[in-house]
Amino acid sequence: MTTVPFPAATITGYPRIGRRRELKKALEAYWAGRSTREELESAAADLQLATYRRLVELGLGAQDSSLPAAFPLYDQVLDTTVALGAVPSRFADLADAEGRLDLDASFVLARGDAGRAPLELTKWFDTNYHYLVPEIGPRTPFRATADRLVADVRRAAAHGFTVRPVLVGPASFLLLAKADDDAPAGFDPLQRLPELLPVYAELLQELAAAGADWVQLEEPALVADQHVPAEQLASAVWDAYTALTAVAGRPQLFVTTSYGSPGPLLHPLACSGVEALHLDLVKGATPAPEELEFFRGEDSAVLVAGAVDGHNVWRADLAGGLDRLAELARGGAQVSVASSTSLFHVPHDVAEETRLDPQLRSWLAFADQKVGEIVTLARGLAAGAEAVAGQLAEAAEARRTRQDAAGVRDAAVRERAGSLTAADIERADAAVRRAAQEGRSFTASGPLPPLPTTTTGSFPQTAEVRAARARHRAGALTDAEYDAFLREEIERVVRLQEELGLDVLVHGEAERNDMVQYFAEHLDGFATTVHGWVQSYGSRCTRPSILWGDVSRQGEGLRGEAFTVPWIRHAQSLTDRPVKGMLTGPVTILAWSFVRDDQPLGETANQVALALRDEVADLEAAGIGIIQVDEPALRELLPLRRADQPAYLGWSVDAFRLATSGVRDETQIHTHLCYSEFGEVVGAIDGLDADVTSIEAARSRMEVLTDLEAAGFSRGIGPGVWDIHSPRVPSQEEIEQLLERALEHVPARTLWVNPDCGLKTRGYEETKASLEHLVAAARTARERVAQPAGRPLIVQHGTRG
Ligand SMILES: CN1c2c(nc(N)[nH]c2=O)NC[C@@H]1CNc1ccc(C(=O)N[C@@H](CCC(=O)N[C@@H](CCC(=O)N[C@@H](CCC(=O)O)C(=O)O)C(=O)O)C(=O)O)cc1
Ligand SMILES: N[C@@H](CCS)C(=O)O
Ligand SMILES: [Zn+2]
Repeated sequence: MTTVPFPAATITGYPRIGRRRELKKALEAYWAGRSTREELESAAADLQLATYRRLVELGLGAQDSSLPAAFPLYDQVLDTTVALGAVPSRFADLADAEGRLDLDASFVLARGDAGRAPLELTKWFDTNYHYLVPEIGPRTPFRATADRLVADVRRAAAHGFTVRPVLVGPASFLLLAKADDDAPAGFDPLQRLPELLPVYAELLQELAAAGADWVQLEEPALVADQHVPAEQLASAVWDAYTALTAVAGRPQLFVTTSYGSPGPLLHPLACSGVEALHLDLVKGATPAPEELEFFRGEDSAVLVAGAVDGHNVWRADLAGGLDRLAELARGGAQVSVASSTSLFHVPHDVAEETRLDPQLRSWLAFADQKVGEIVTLARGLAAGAEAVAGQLAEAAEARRTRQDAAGVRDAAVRERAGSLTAADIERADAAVRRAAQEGRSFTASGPLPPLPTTTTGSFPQTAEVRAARARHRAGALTDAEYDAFLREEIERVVRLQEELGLDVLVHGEAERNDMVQYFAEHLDGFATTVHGWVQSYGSRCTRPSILWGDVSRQGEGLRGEAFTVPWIRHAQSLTDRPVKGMLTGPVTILAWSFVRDDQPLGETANQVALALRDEVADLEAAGIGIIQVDEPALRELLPLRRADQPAYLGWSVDAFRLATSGVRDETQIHTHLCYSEFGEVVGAIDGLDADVTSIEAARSRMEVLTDLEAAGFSRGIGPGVWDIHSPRVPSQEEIEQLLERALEHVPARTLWVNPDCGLKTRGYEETKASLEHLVAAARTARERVAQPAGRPLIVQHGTRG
């Protein structure tokens, strides 16, 4: 092994979608058959090289391994699955004779094909990124497939860059995996760790031979409480890394632990012989003096201090950061400076945001600015604070102006939020409300049938809808023309739902670019960006809004003006059937925005909730009887350590209740949560006190209902019967079967029929076909429920053996 020092400044990753979303465009063109594989590969290679050039321009070294080679085309976990040859059994036919998956095969794992669902997509720690879950069973093959990684290293070298390849580390890979369908009960993918290590060893050797001096192994799963006890995990980590550090001809190893603290796993990680260990000093703790011992001495690991926040956009407190780093160095550690997480959670460059208020812009740091901060901190650490005095002073001034700026603190908003009482989050008892709601006709069309059908809100965001919005933004469409366009679109969607025979309609959300950004555009205290795209999964991106000040609805007075009511009222005016009001909940608005870091999140949540409460009240006053408040991100923000979860669930549930509890008993509040791992949050979902909850359930074939049943959940529930994440159209029979399963756990009286999530990413063809099947299946199920003797399949609640 050659010994090349770890660079003084580095990042653990950089946005890979491209400054103008070049990768998204290249991928989507390829998938649509509009470009060749060579064109896709060439666009991706250009992006890699442009990234290296930019990072060097920003102050990172070209040849000291400070540049991470982390350029997955779809997802980093998928790339590690491919590199390990861990081909799930249901995709075995896609592998070549040596058991390898090529790029096209990997896209089938990511996106599915006609007969096959893709790998499950799940949120990545407490972020809005989603990874593809590896499926591991006792017989899943493992085989080193280093060709793409090696090609990246060689391409970079040919252009003068010595880069650092990145892989998900062995412990996290298996902890992030799920047991495949062939695995026996009780099988845990972690059992395969000993068999996986030789494959990592081979990959490391191949990368060293290709010229990599350092390889980065990401171990974020080690900062979260896991299903295995900490001692067992500690010995697995020790075994894994002592084995890898014993590999002959390997590169030096840099292990990262983003999104929190490794806690008791710090010891085995730091002392296993790896040459550098990253700690997230933003979300995690600074090592205690006794932990600093692990980093003392010549043969110890370099402490790579993740001092600059990779997951939020505020300019760093450089002086404070430098003091902390100097303290670590004085404690005897050899310290390098890095980002706390990969920078792919933040947009490329704040300089692109020329439409942002210049003062707000001066408070912000996107990926490029963060690289600059890291380089400054590393210089300050090496040469003393005076060497970077100018940068420290500028950063301090930005923080000072932010503290004192108008709008950051709004006395009226604060007074309102400060005078809340317990009564503001209470509604009448759920049973009382249910009686009031069952007794009412939501519209002229009469009471709802049993097993009412509905959708979760959005209808396909067609190219025409997006183009109209883009033309409106560019001034090519007047406000009146855009408004007329949207009203027609709403009418089309309403008529379609009537034709399909849905019971509770939606307006389709055509006016919304995104379910959070749209709200941010109508609330004071938020700013939005033009180019601030961040990857959410695959080629799909969002532009997280920036929540910088106190929040209320825009417009005159403290309550401001309603902004969703005109659309919903228009939709309702077109039909006799009830149209749902459609709002995004406070927790989701926070989770998918960059939030202020100068006050507890719970305080910010209450301000957002109060603004939504005003909107809910205005919807009710406009005659809307059913109001849905989506909280798909409720689970996303759940702290990674169990000890921190109750406090979070307390304020987040209260914020939802604050938004929704100002209505009459007969107004039905719905919520929508599009994830299926309910276990940990089932109590909180009950605590939301919504009358009806729609959840993702199709992929897990209603498994989620067992959690709800076990928790005694008795409110209205709409387990998704159509997995909208792929273009596949579910058959009527398949949906009927799912409903039969659902009825084994849920009484017919509380069951709703709906897809897993919104239809905005789907096309109309599959939407129409799937909804036809959904409505027909609901009708069949209704008939069976009405005649229980005719079909033994309908089992009364609680009587299942
Ligand atoms: C439900 N999910 C959401 C998450 N986070 C959000 N913030 N929003 C969500 O809905 N997280 C979890 C899940 C799954 N995640 C996603 C994330 C992103 C998408 C998605 O479909 N993204 C779209 C972009 C959506 C958007 O903002 N559209 C805008 C701008 C569209 C655009 O690119 N315009 C072009 C010009 C358009 C033209 O000429 O046709 C431009 O500006 O250059 C809009 O519609 O106005 C994506 O394409 O990535 C889904 C689920
Ligand atoms: N109402 C939103 C929820 C997405 S999670 C939609 O249907 O798109
Ligand atoms: Zn959803």
